[in-house]
Amino acid sequence: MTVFRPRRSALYVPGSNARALAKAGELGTDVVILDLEDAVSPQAKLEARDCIAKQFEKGFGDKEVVIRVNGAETPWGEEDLTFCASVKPDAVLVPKVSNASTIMTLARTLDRLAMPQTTRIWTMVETPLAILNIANIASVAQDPASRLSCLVMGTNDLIKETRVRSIPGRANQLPWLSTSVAAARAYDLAILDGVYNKIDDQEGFAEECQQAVDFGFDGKTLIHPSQIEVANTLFSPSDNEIAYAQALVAFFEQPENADKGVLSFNGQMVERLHLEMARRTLMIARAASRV
Ligand SMILES: CC(C)(COP(=O)(O)OP(=O)(O)OC[C@H]1O[C@@H](n2cnc3c(N)ncnc32)[C@H](O)[C@@H]1OP(=O)(O)O)[C@@H](O)C(=O)NCCC(=O)NCCSC(=O)C[C@H](O)C(=O)O
Ligand SMILES: [Mg+2]
Repeated sequence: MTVFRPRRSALYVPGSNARALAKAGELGTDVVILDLEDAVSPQAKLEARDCIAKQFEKGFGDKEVVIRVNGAETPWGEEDLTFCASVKPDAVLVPKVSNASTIMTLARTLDRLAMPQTTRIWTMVETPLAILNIANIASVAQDPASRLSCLVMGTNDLIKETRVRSIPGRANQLPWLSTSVAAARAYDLAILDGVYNKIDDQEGFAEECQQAVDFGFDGKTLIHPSQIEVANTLFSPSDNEIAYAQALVAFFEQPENADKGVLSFNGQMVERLHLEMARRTLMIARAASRV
């Protein structure tokens, strides 16, 4: 049975920052993404692997631990994967993926390196071609050999590559955000929203998190510890949502409703699909220790 893991908050930690790595395990984030890619300068790439290896010896608490490697076309990509095989993270996050074949090639490399099947592949969605190919990229998850389990939006790179402006409300990014969510759901993948760069703007950050919740994302990638609590709160079901879900489940469980397909509940039509949604809400709440 697959255990549900909450991924409300996924904090990037530069692999070369020993102090931040040490702090990461103590924070309330669901996921830590140890970065060997863009947060680490070319001069610090080797040192970053050493820093991460040292912190693996001490552990990262109960967090899901993901390593973002450099792409296969870079001077560090291959060695990053050999390094991952030595520390065995929960997932390897691969950047700048534009097509499905990159995922399958990586999966074969992880097999060759004898990485346990429990080590999954996460992929960044951050190139214009990835947006155009997103259904195809996500579809590789139908093959268990692909190891693919999560899509991660790279909105900074998307803004750079497409030349859209970074504007409040992200109206110009909504088509690719919602298409990526649809691709994730079509192939039963988790999906995380991109980062919010303005560390001091808590209000803007909360608005963007709420937008991501409304669009169906499972969580948000973060760059600073100050963003964790807001993300955890907004990506958890609210007290009202939990109470509604509990009442709906109890309503369907009443003997007289046991074999009904459609019912009237609190003045609204509800079907069994709403029961499924309520059960999912309660599962997320349980995972987030809210019930
Ligand atoms: C942005 C930062 C460089 C700011 O760092 P700093 O000035 O040190 O912040 P503070 O002084 O406010 O830090 C307070 C304490 O918190 C620790 N800290 C800060 N950030 C992190 C972190 N990410 N993880 C763990 N701990 C962190 C500091 O060490 C301080 O601790 P202490 O000294 O004990 O009090 C910095 O926040 C940072 O580097 N953030 C991550 C940047 C990053 O990883 N960027 C790459 C990923 S984003 C991306 O690439 C998205 C995607 O690919 C795309 O295209 O969109
Ligand atoms: Mg990026």
